[in-house]
Amino acid sequence: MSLNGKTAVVTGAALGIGRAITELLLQQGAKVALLDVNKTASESLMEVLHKQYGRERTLFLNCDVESEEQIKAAFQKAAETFGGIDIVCNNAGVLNEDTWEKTVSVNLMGVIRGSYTALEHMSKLSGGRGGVIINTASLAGLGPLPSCPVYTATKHAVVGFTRAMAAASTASGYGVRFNTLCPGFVRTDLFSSIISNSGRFSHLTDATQQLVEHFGIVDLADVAAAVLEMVTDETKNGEAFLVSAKRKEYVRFASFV
Ligand SMILES: NC(=O)c1ccc[n+]([C@@H]2O[C@H](COP(=O)([O-])OP(=O)(O)OC[C@H]3O[C@@H](n4cnc5c(N)ncnc54)[C@H](O)[C@@H]3O)[C@@H](O)[C@H]2O)c1
Ligand SMILES: CCCCC[C@H](O)/C=C/C=C\C/C=C\C/C=C\CCCC(=O)O
Repeated sequence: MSLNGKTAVVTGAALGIGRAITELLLQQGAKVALLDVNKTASESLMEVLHKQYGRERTLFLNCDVESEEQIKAAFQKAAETFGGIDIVCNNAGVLNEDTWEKTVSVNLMGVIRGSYTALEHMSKLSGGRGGVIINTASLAGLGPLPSCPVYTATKHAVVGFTRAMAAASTASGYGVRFNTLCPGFVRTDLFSSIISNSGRFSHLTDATQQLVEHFGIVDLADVAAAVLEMVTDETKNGEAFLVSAKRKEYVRFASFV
């Protein structure tokens, strides 16, 4: 399914998984607003994207997802420039067990802030045309990463928040689908920072290495493809897509009702 005529906002778009998602959405025909705090990486990516897709289909907005003011301004600018928003990927994330409050602030509060701001533009109840929101969690949102308890907590929270928002959206008639991306280990800057950023759990590096060997390293292209699948399959709402080197599947959660 082509995304021609669709407009997207991706946070943490300059590098790693966010960059791969951005490039795939562009390849499929969407216009994309790239939100990131890393101005240098964003500007060099924009040069590449301008050459490949022209200047009209991309927009870089310097935006820290920790700031309500910056997020609101960035979404407003994206909506004005492209004429509405159809797809939002709340992807920006950090891993740092030393500065764990920031990890909670970016990974969880940033996703909540991005989701609520997105709804202001996308909900059919507030004049939007509906759409889909994909929140990036992790395999660590489904099971424990022992060297990173706070990171694990934020990612479990993103899974829970997104599932609850999917149900709230259906019950309220927002016309917006919510799904979670749960990648395994991906070779990015965040992955490389594990040893320096595990804080009081740095002695558990070997245990992390064993998990990396168990789950393998997943390709960025497979992670981006999982996002595209959740964006384009209009039957998917409240789902979590697990994408590791060995498994690519929707998660089956226990049902208590
Ligand atoms: N790399 C992995 O193994 C892995 C696995 C599962 C999930 N994830 C998740 O995927 C997402 C992307 O991670 P990545 O591996 O691509 O990391 P990365 O470090 O390569 O890229 C993260 C991007 O987010 C941006 N960013 C960080 N803080 C920000 C903020 N406050 N506001 C706006 N932008 C901000 C960075 O500048 C960077 O461009 C994160 O949510 C991460 O937790 C990563
Ligand atoms: C080493 C760098 C840190 C990367 C963090 C990133 O988000 C990736 C995490 C990958 C794996 C988390 C580790 C363990 C999860 C444990 C169990 C998951 C069980 C899922 C299932 O079988 O359904």
